[in-house]
Amino acid sequence: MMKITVFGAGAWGTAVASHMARCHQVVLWGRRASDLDDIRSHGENTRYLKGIPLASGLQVEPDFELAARHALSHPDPDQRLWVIGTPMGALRSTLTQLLAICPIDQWPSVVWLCKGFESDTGLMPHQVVESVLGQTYGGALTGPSFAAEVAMGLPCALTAASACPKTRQAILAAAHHSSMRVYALDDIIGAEVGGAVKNIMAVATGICDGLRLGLNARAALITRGMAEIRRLALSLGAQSETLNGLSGFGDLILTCTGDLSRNRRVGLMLAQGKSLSDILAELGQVAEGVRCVSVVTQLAQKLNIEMPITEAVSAIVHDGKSIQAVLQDLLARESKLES
Ligand SMILES: NC(=O)C1=CN([C@@H]2O[C@H](COP(=O)(O)OP(=O)(O)OC[C@H]3O[C@@H](n4cnc5c(N)ncnc54)[C@H](OP(=O)(O)O)[C@@H]3O)[C@@H](O)[C@H]2O)C=CC1
Ligand SMILES: O=C(CO)COP(=O)(O)O
Repeated sequence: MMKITVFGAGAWGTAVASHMARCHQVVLWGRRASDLDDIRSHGENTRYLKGIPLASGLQVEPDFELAARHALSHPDPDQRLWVIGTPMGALRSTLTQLLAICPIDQWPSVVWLCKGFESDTGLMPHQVVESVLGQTYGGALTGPSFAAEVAMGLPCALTAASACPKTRQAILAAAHHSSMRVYALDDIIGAEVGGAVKNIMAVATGICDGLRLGLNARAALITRGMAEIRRLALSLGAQSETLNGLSGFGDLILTCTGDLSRNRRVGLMLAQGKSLSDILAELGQVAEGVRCVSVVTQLAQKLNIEMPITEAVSAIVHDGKSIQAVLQDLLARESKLES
């Protein structure tokens, strides 16, 4: 049995912690002690996963250092794992806190769950890790996975992406059981670009469906969205096959079409004419596509890559451009070779 600490008690951190606790000794840390009390006393995360009973063995710990030390206390270093389940914006600070507790040469395996690019730097998650730790480390667990379904124990398949075989093995040992299948992948760039940019496409598809533009339009958006993801990912060094997999097409399809997606719901509400601030307040949860669309737009311009759907979402979300004007611009684009 592994000893695992999960940092971040939102929907996804809680769901993954509960899943891993079916087979391992898991401690969940969150920054709100009241949420953890709730989990302890009701066996449920009433803020983020209401009505879903969590694994009975799941422990909670409000003290960050004590929580981190839980995983470190396993006598076998190969059975220790830290899972960073916070949003992208908290990845750097979480790593920095962990570094203050434990020198890097004593770290257990590490996996992060966030999807996005860092707002200030434009870095992918594995690059944030490199910049904090000064070396390549850990990996991502990513792919099509709505937290509520995972918490309920419904089947799903995910990707453990890392350049390090030992990290991939640790993620598999922690997560590949019960109704979750985990596939190993060595292409962290492809996995992270797919996971980040599909959120932007989900906002676009939500707008499209909210405006009732039809199923043809939705299929076109998802397919051309994939073309944008592919262009960006390949230019950043991804392997092409990764984009056909769970972290590419798999997550794109799920997030663009499933109403459990927060990013899709942002798009649906934008189509109703609501303001972004009202939407985010109503959502009460993170929508990473909204957070990273500016950075991805800038990256595409820097790399001279065409990403018209991404630019369109950025113009609506951050520049206040009208949806109708953006739609007209997209439809009026010159025809070109399909690629
Ligand atoms: N939900 C899902 O289905 C999936 C989500 N993901 C990814 O996982 C990441 C987390 O998403 P999710 O859990 O759903 O988000 P939620 O909005 O459900 O929860 C976010 C959690 O992170 C906490 N948090 C925010 N900032 C910090 C910080 N600085 N330090 C510590 N904790 C912090 C929040 O605390 P507080 O409540 O106090 O604000 C909250 O507990 C995102 O990158 C998302 O894209 C990936 C796959 C599936
Ligand atoms: O990443 C997810 C599913 O794989 C969750 O998507 P949302 O953040 O849009 O809810």
